[in-house]
Amino acid sequence: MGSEERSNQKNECVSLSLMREDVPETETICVFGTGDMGRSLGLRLMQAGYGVIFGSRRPQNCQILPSGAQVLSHAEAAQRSHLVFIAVQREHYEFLVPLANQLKGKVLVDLSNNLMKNQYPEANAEYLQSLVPGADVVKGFNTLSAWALQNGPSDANRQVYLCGDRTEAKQEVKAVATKLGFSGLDQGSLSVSRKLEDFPLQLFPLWRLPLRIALGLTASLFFYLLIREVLFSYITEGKDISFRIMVSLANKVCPIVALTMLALCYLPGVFAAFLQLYRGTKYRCFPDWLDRWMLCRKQLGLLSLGFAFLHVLYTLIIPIRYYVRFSLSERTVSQIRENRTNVFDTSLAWHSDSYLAFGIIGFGLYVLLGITSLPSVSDALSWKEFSFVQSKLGHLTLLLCTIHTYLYGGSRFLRSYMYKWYTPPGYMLCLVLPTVVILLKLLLITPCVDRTITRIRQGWERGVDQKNAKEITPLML
Ligand SMILES: NC(=O)C1=CN([C@@H]2O[C@H](COP(=O)(O)OP(=O)(O)OC[C@H]3O[C@@H](n4cnc5c(N)ncnc54)[C@H](OP(=O)(O)O)[C@@H]3O)[C@@H](O)[C@H]2O)C=CC1
Ligand SMILES: [Cu+2]
Repeated sequence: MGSEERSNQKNECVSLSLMREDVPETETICVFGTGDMGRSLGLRLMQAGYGVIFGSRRPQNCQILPSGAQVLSHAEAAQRSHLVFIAVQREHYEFLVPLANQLKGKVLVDLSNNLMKNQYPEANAEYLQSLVPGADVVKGFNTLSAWALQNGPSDANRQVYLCGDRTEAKQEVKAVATKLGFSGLDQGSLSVSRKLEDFPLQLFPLWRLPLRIALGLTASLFFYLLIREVLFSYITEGKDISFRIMVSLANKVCPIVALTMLALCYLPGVFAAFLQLYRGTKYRCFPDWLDRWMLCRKQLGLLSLGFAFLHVLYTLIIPIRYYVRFSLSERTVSQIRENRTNVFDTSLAWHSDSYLAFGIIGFGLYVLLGITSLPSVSDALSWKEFSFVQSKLGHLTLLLCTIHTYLYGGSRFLRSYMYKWYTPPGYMLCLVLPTVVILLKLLLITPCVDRTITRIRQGWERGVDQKNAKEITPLML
């Protein structure tokens, strides 16, 4: 180590040198670029105990750097570390060409991202490698924001993806990531870097599938109900009831989509449990499609809550609708004219009130589920509390909303006029999936099945135990 470096290290603040006790003095890392990313990375590296040397175009003019860090020219800084983070936008990479000699044999970490896909013909990291062929380029850390780097890892961004052509170089970068509290995941050679660069450009990746499902269900149900209700009336009775599209039809589509999506939230969990039962172990990966489905359950649930909320709003405005007010007064007037009176039907009152009560309690629990899925709330819950709310209350919500729908339908399914053009009414369609999920879940919580699944989740494996049992029996004899 040169005398200049030693004297510089003396200047570093006491707290940093204390934190750096467990790190060998030689572990100095160079960061090119003193912008947002460079500064945040530098600060985090220093907090983790590394010495940081910034390489800048104007080393004299950098005032807002983390205290204790040195700033040198690029050429000087490059000579002081084996590892160089390039925190500079790709369009300026050409400044590295004259530094090719100093960077020979070094590991260069490319942090860069682009503004859009296919912005450049080749990936930034590959471009960097072509400019400095004597160095080993590793792509990584680009999925983190400067803010995330400064504040350290959270559950959402604990993983840092890396790729590069030389294993030793990747291991070096991975070790730094580990020290910063992240876990580095090797994704392969440098040719994967375009994929890593595209990653932060994805908008709401976990919302895509649930949004597609919601849109698909809404569109197909809308047309189904349009044909069944509006078109049927028009063609068979010559009646134009197209005004119903605005509220009546919407208030049929919303609850159907809501209940179907709520069932879709709990279906993958049931599939997973049956798969584990069938395989007799929890140590085998789920198929890709099931993994992806499980990952977007929260989004499915929140979208479903949105549709349920719309259903509530549409239902609340029923009494102020012109059509409803008109029909009511019309009926009353004709009753008076014909001098007819209706007898109060207690069983009908019970039926209608229970249908509404199940809906209200179901919706209340639905909202509770939505609230507890917010990160700020779920962070305040223990794992046990969270799983109680999301699993037990979640299934109860599904059950209550399904009962609400069964009560809505009542005995109507027995009447032939409900099957217009031989098609079942919408409420019947939406009962299929929730009923299947509830029945399968009931099967899973029967004591004998539940016992097996609990054992599997505690690490018991069917084949392994049988083998052990065979080995143990003769010894015990
Ligand atoms: N900001 C963020 O949250 C994230 C940024 N990144 C990536 O990190 C890199 C840096 O981003 P960020 O810090 O935000 O960018 P900034 O624009 O804030 O800073 C870039 C730094 O590059 C240096 N620089 C600018 N022009 C040139 C040039 N012509 N030649 C040499 N060096 C130059 C400057 O440092 P100096 O004046 O000291 O030379 C400047 O401060 C980018 O590639 C970006 O894609 C990746 C993930 C997140
Ligand atoms: Cu309802």
